[in-house]
Amino acid sequence: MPRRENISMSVIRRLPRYYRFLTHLKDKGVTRISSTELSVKLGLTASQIRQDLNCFGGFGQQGYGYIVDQLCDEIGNILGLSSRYKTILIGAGNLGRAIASHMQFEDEGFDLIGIFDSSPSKTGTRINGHIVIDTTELENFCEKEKPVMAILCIPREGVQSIIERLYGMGVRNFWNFSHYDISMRYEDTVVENVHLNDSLMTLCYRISNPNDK
Ligand SMILES: NC(=O)c1ccc[n+]([C@@H]2O[C@H](COP(=O)([O-])OP(=O)(O)OC[C@H]3O[C@@H](n4cnc5c(N)ncnc54)[C@H](O)[C@@H]3O)[C@@H](O)[C@H]2O)c1
Repeated sequence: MPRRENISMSVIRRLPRYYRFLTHLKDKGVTRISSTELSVKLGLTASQIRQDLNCFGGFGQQGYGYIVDQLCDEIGNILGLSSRYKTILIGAGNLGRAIASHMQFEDEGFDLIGIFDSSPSKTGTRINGHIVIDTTELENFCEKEKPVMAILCIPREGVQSIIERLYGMGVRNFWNFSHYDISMRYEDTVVENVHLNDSLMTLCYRISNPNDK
């Protein structure tokens, strides 16, 4: 597949949406979709979708549109969804428990291999088949299992010291739910910060400014 270098993050951030929508179409038995139909359903212009997909070689045919399962597979490959990145989760509180219980990690390229917490009230409890491990065991576990990604669901006060420990054990990738900016401190890390509040504030703005598209 021909790939361009330096694909912008805004293109990358639209790919999961394409993938999700195409998977839905595939599940409904739709085999083919025109770029116009796709654009209407996704609320994007057809030219935007073409431009995005052209970054990876383009997959449609003029006058025919896209073959749904083929495009879905191609986008899944671009996203690397068949990867198996070993993942640990830190913080087995309300958020960590919800994420560990409800996310389909294996569909998105990740294997959840361990859940950690520092509180005796959480260690030893079971979440989705995993027994919560005391964070004092982190080094031993990482040395043996070599996780590459950590999901952070702890309050911000504890994050810096946990990151330093994880970084020292070779973990460079973080799905960060704590309100703490990791990427400012370590340049060779890949961090996805997730702030549900940002989405809510955006919604608030859009409700009060309905004419802004
Ligand atoms: N990004 C978002 O959209 C979002 C949404 C909700 C909550 N949060 C944040 O996520 C954090 C967790 O939220 P919650 O509702 O699950 O809280 P919670 O209090 O239910 O759970 C926090 C858990 O982290 C554990 N913990 C604390 N410090 C630790 C450390 N240093 N090492 C290991 N475990 C540690 C606690 O024992 C507890 O089990 C909060 O700081 C909250 O602000 C972010």
